Amino acid sequence: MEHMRHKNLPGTTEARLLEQTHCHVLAMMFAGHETTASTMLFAVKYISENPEVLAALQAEHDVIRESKDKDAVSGLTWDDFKKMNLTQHVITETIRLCNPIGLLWLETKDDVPMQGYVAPNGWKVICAIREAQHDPGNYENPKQFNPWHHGQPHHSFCHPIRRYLHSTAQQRGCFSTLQQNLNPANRLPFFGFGGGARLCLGADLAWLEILVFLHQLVTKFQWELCGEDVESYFPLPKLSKGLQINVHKHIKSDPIPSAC
Ligand code: HEM
Repeated sequence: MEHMRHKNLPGTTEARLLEQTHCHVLAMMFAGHETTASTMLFAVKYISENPEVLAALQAEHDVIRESKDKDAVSGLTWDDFKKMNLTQHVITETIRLCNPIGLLWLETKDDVPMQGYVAPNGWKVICAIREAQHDPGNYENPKQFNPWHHGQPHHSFCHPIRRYLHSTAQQRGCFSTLQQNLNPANRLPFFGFGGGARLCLGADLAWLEILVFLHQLVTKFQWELCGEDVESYFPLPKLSKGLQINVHKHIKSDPIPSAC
């Protein structure tokens, strides 16, 4: 804003600057907060509705918890995150099912062949990521929450846009390091954080926040759903009653410090 003020560009008024400031604050609240919060909300919903996933998650996190020296003040470490394989699939699957962002606005930097057509270099392309992630050609039972299908190797880079985004992102050195390290195969067509030069700036932060949240949730608490929600998707995935749950302290819960 200061830059714009100093430049004194035509049309730069105090009212315009204030409006721009509001716009950026709202954008950061949406990009940095709502997206992650909405993913956490739906992760709790899906886990609650799938007891076999909850049991497997608890087993994964119990191993991490039990590996900690109970007297030492040691929080979660990078090595612990690398052991959270199923948890990562849960996050990917949650975002696949209810992506907070519906569309990506892209410009091709090459001719991109796609299902018998070519999107020529320089074209503006809108990528409807929710639809791509719900395509039965890519996902068997696409409406079903199934974190395990992200662990299957046979889908490797099968989607042309995914391949394109991946290669441009790698060329520019901006592919999400956390997801790459922890989920090196990146097997299914998944556009949750976009890709290429505009890959979500907060992807790794969001990923870590959700991993820590799920770790704390499944190791320290038990809960049950109380009430039925109706899902809606405009402008963000929402639940009509905000997912009401009864929460109790987990019988096994003990001190892993919440800081990590
Ligand atoms: C689960 C959480 C999140 C999801 C699903 C998500 C998803 C996305 C998507 C799909 C894009 C568009 C990428 C593209 O155009 O290729 C994006 C962009 C962006 N995100 Fe996120 N995001 C999340 C969390 C965050 C957080 C925590 C922050 C900041 C702290 C953040 C900041 C941004 C910014 C600044 C951009 C614009 C990047 C650019 O245009 O260069 N996001 N995000």
